Amino acid sequence: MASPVSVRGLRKAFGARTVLDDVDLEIAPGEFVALLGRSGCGKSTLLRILAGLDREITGQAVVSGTVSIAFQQPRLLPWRKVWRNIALGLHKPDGRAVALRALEEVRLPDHADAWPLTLSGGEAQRVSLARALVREPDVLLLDEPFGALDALTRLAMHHLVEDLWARHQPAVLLVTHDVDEALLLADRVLVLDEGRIVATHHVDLPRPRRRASVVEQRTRVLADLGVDVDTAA
Ligand SMILES: Nc1ncnc2c1ncn2[C@@H]1O[C@H](COP(=O)(O)OP(=O)(O)OP(=O)(O)O)[C@@H](O)[C@H]1O
Repeated sequence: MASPVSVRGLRKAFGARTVLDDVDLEIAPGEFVALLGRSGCGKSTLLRILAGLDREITGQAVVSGTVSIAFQQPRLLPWRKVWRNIALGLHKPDGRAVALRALEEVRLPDHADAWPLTLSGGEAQRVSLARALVREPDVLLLDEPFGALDALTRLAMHHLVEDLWARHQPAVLLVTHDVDEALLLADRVLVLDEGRIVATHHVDLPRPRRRASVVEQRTRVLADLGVDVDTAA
């Protein structure tokens, strides 16, 4: 089957500044890929290009099928109830029923008629995931979706995302700063540095993974990010 994400020789510049420089990336159907890199290295720029939000590029960035994206901020419309936020743009006669099913999947079955501003950060992010999933995306782009959450909520979200991914099997590209998050969730971890993919780590550990099981690989990924664990400790 063709790769749902196929990037070849991608280059992106803002004025004189090159932000992505000759990026190649193939993501297989149902594959979970995490993208790590220092602040400003071009991660969100790559995601925005894949989402079709930025088309001024050189090279090739082809995404096949349906694409959904979720951001660090849930970006819910405050004047629409939760279920309407999820059903927005679906153009299905049974939009409410579809939204309710999605809310059950993200374990918020009782929040269909809530207003977004009454939700906690974690709940709002789960609504955002439900909104992304009702489109049954072939490609799910996640731009630091757990970055603004507290540590406990983040753990719960990891389980939820892994569960949803296993059930729906979209190809996933997750942008994160959290090395453990990347190693716990992804089949493959990429390190982006100054607009280039400088390292690739295949994570062959069985699922569900535990934090203890990723320790060894964490050291190697951190080294690619320029962090010496011994000195940092
Ligand atoms: N619209 C824009 N115009 C000009 N420069 C931009 C624009 N968008 C992003 N940049 C620049 O491109 C570089 C990469 O930004 P990007 O948001 O992709 O980084 P990032 O790796 O996602 O960073 P972070 O981890 O902090 O979110 C940054 O230097 C940023 O200032």
